[in-house]
Amino acid sequence: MAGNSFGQAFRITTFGESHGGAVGVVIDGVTPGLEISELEIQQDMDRRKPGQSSVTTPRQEEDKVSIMAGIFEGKATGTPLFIVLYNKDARPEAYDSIKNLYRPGHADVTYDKKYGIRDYRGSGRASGRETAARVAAGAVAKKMMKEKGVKVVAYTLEAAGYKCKTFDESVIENNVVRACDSEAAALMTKRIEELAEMGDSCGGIIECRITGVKAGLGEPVFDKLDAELAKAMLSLGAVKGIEFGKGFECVSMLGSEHNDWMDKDGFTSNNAGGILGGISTGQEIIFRIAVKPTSSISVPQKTVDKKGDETEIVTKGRHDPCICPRIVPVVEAMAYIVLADQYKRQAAMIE
Ligand SMILES: Cc1cc2nc3c(=O)[nH]c(=O)nc-3n(C[C@H](O)[C@H](O)[C@H](O)COP(=O)(O)O)c2cc1C
Ligand SMILES: C=C(O[C@@H]1CC(C(=O)O)=C[C@@H](OP(=O)(O)O)[C@H]1O)C(=O)O
Repeated sequence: MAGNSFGQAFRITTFGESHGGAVGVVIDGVTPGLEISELEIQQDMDRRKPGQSSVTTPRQEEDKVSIMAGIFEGKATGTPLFIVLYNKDARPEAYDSIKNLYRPGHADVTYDKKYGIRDYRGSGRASGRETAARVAAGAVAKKMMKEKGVKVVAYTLEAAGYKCKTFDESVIENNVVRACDSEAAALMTKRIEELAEMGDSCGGIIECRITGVKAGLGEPVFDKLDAELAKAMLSLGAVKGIEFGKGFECVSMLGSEHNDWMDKDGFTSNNAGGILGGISTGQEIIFRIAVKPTSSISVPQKTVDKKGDETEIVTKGRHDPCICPRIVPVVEAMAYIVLADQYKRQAAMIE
């Protein structure tokens, strides 16, 4: 397996580079008969696409969905679903002057180490552009999960040094940073705009809440539900960490504080984050991911060229000054993909 696929019973394989002809996805395991339209998928693509606000990359991509296979008369046939998203606004000339240099923090240096050949136009497979394909697949998984009553909501909890103090789901899609607190959102936005002006970048924390997952999903070892979600999230560029429930805070709690007690109605708290022993408890699943500051910045930095000679680099081009707002729909998509896979695996086990 060449590392371009994720999942077992619901499996996605993505392809394409940021400055090639297209990006896209092949999806195996779609429920036969599932009604799915390009328009529905497009709604999710429109949430992720670049060029929508002052706090994202200005690259203009429509990310128009073309379903090339796997659908007949508006319904999934159960055969591989093949979706392509053509690249329309690639401008590789921004990379000409740095084609022999390694951007600190990006994958240029490790690409060369692995393959010995690198398409220097943009970030290739390591580009955030690859996540467009995942969002397309996530829209299909979401449709499958809707039938099970599963709902995923992700949002920016912290960015640019500001933290949300309140949680209001209705404000998330109404502010450009996709924060759950409109006051914090305004502060984050202003700071990210300042950083963009300075040619710098910042990171943040995305929180994700999943409701409607039945108890009993996941495996007790290796393919634990939390391990599957962790792999899905850490497979995204710029994601540096994940914690479930109370997360790292658990180290300073006592067992008597951290344990989720039970009574006749179920659990009385949710410090575990909805997963115990790798298996869903039936409670809300909560996790947070750490998103690093965007590596491509126009602040001068020290680096080396392909020959190993020391030099200075200033990265030009169109970049996200903060990845948080645009990774939100991607986190939701990957969570739906994990759950679609888990539900299908569970069904196969029972049949
Ligand atoms: C939605 C999204 C958008 C991104 N936008 C940029 C960007 O504009 N510029 C950049 O240098 N990195 C961007 N990245 C991050 C790179 O993809 C990532 O830094 C790179 O793959 C190496 O990071 P890693 O070591 O965490 O994998 C983006 C990532 C995602 C998920
Ligand atoms: C194009 C997208 O985001 C890109 C993610 C990205 C990176 O290095 O990750 C770098 C920039 O692109 P380019 O390859 O043109 O320099 C972003 O604009 C997209 O998300 O669709």
